Amino acid sequence: MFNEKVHILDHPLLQHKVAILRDENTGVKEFREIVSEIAALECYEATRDLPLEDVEIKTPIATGTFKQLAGKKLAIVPILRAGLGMVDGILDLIPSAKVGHIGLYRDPETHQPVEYYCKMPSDIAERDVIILDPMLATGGSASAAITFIKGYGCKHIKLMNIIAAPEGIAVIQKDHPDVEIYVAAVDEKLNDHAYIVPGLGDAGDRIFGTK
Ligand SMILES: O=P(O)(O)OC[C@H]1O[C@H](OP(=O)(O)OP(=O)(O)O)[C@H](O)[C@@H]1O
Ligand SMILES: O=c1cc[nH]c(=O)[nH]1
Ligand SMILES: [Mg+2]
Repeated sequence: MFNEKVHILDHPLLQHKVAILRDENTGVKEFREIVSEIAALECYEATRDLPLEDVEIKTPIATGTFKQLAGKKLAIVPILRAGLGMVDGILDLIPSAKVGHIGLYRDPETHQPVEYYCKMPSDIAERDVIILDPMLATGGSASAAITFIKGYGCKHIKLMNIIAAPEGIAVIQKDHPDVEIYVAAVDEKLNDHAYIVPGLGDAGDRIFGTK
């Protein structure tokens, strides 16, 4: 159904945690904590291709040649607001990553993304970028964010979501066939308000307690 750029991360820990997010009885504190944990687990897969280099290390027993990260420059870019919930989980694993921010909200009538904020690291063009947003619904917000970041000259961009609709994945594959997508669940469809069914509701509201 999807091409090799789409990575559906169905590890049991991820499935378990996503189910907790879906539950309408899950409160703000637990929701926020689990979004962060899921981001860290997804990060583990999304960084599988990071380059390594040889280093010589002396253990208490012997000297050997081992592998460490080659120091590739990374940036993560959460799409505000909901993407903010994924930042700490990634920084726990990659503390040296720089963080850019892009503010987009979906117009409730047209469902089109509206940009209201942007701040990127000054050397973003030299960095590999992972865009963060829990929800990929119509794909409009993520596609606009990718176009925007490509405008800075970024060549290697990945998109990390928690739940996607098939419609959103199709949009990214069409608009940005070079972008790898990492997602923990692909749901059935969108409803008339362009919400993911069954989904988890409005991720931003549930992370920040605004409803
Ligand atoms: O794929 P799309 O159809 O564009 O929908 C997904 C977008 O909608 C949500 O943001 P929202 O507009 O609710 O903003 P918020 O994060 O501030 O709540 C979500 O976090 C995505 O950014
Ligand atoms: O289901 C959806 C769709 C867009 N944004 C959300 O937060 N949830
Ligand atoms: Mg929202």
